[in-house]
Amino acid sequence: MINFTYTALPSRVVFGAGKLASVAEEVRAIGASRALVLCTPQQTKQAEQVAALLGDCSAGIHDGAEMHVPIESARKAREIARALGADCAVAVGGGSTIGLGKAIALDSGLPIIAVPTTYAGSEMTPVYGITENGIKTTGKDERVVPKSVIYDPELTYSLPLGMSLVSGMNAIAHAAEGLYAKDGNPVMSLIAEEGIRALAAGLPALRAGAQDAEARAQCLYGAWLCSSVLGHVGMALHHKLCHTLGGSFNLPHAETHSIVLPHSLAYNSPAAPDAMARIARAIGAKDGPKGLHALAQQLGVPMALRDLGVVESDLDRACDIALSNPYWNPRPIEAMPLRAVLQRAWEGSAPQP
Ligand SMILES: NC(=O)C1=CN([C@@H]2O[C@H](COP(=O)(O)OP(=O)(O)OC[C@H]3O[C@@H](n4cnc5c(N)ncnc54)[C@H](O)[C@@H]3O)[C@@H](O)[C@H]2O)C=CC1
Ligand SMILES: O=C(O)/C=C\C(=O)CC(=O)O
Repeated sequence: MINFTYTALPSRVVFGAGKLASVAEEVRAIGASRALVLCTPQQTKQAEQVAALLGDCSAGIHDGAEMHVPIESARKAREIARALGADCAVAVGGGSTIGLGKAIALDSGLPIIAVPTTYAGSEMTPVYGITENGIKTTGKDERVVPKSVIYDPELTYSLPLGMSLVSGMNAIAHAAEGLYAKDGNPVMSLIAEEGIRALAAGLPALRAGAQDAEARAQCLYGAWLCSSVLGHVGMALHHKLCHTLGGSFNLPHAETHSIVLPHSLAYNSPAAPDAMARIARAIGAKDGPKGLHALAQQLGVPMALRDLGVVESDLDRACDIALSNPYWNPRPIEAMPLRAVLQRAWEGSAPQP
């Protein structure tokens, strides 16, 4: 029986190679006139390019974005925005930089334009994360949703191939879990399936040629769709496991998603057959979790948590943390099968229900 409630988030998306050139137009389109450009120290060249395109609309560049948005970095950025008289921020980068923009927006209401340069997918969501005293708190607030998002595949050419591939798997994770979300709906399921399809086609093409314009466009298009799913419906076991592992053992975000995904989906497969069928169809495989495991192997990305430095004796603790305060999940989360999921993800063995 079809039965759902769907609230669409407001979004304005400008997509295409070379579309960064419209950044000043986007500033005006959201009713602003003076933008602070945010980036990490690694992306100052791209930020300078944005500032040059902004011309008179540029208030300056702040290259203080950091992983997991320490609260001090958010306070400092907000002060700089105020001192420079900025009436909006343009966040050029991945989830960390867009996260900094969101932290400023949450506190001050300063509108953000996002220019994503990875496939992580923060740009279409009301989710923010801020780290204080070593603890990352996440929440949802519509004030942090970027007012406009410019997806320009040309900005992703500089993302190293390995990071591109795991970032794409991170994006697929949002869509895959969206297909069995408690608050899922037919629109998001269509978007999720198309997002997985685009990335499952684009990532192998990217591996074959990291500067392939069509592959870069496919992957960024898929990332947009997957980000939209993340923004509209709730995530489950897979995201909980990745946040537990990432936060407790300081693991790299996208690699952790990429390794865990086939195993967490296999755990959920008996409880979510329709979602698994849609994932399988999107990637052209017989089985969703096994097909994603094969895709990761084909891409040559890390396959085992032990390759990220996790020691086997940490798995019991990871399991306990994941069991505490769990997210809603289509299959009840039980200790022994969950511990087996972690074991297989640690070894990099084949996924099993
Ligand atoms: N709030 C939300 O809805 C979401 C938040 N996130 C958060 O985002 C963070 C991860 O974001 P990611 O994008 O994976 O990594 P990231 O933003 O930390 O970037 C990783 C590194 O790659 C560099 N980089 C990014 N794009 C580049 C490019 N095109 N060329 C060269 N270097 C580039 C960055 O400057 C940085 O040094 C996590 O903290 C995660 O929790 C991720 C997804 C959704
Ligand atoms: O932790 C956050 O900042 C919020 C959401 C995500 O990171 C989503 C994800 O796990 O990719």
